[in-house]
Amino acid sequence: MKPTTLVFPIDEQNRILLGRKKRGFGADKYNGFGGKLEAGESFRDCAIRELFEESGLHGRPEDLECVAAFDFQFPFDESLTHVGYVYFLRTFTGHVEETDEMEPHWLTVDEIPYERMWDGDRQWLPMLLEGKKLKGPIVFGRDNSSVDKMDLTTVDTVLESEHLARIDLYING
Ligand SMILES: Nc1nc2c([nH]c(=O)n2[C@H]2C[C@H](O)[C@@H](COP(=O)(O)OP(=O)(O)OP(=O)(O)O)O2)c(=O)[nH]1
Repeated sequence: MKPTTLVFPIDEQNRILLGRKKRGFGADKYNGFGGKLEAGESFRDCAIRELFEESGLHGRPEDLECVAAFDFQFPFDESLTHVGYVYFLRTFTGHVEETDEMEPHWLTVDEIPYERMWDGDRQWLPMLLEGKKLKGPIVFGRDNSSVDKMDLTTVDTVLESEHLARIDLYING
């Protein structure tokens, strides 16, 4: 799969915007806003475009805080394997609206519905919300949904260009 971005908007009251995904991969799970990188697009441009398409919020690429680079590995369906960059965004404009793809909800940290999210998120999202930055592989099991193995490392800065060679491969075939 092409690389993806995932944006979690956070408002002044420290609430996080999650969307219940209405269709596609991970349908019915709550997640941040994101999608696949288009040819020639930077990660930040992709993140901002997908955020707007799925939530109605406008952001600026330079306001994104890159907090994680995950290698989502699906050994039982390699076509799903991809790199995912995760961003927090605390500065944005516009109004949140439901879209064809997402039903958005502002939630306090205590309200995050981990039981309705991707399996690994209950481990890494709290760490990111505490201010840690992470990178590493998240390996999914036979059902392409539960996590078999995770090997996450705390880093000072997430290098957004780290996977460029693989990205080139994904985009150019
Ligand atoms: N939060 C979270 N997201 C995950 C995990 N694994 C995983 O593939 N994802 C996300 C990354 C992507 O946002 C999403 C898959 O890509 P996508 O949003 O482009 O899928 P889609 O089929 O709806 O594609 P599109 O039509 O919107 O382009 O799933 C995970 O463990 N946690």
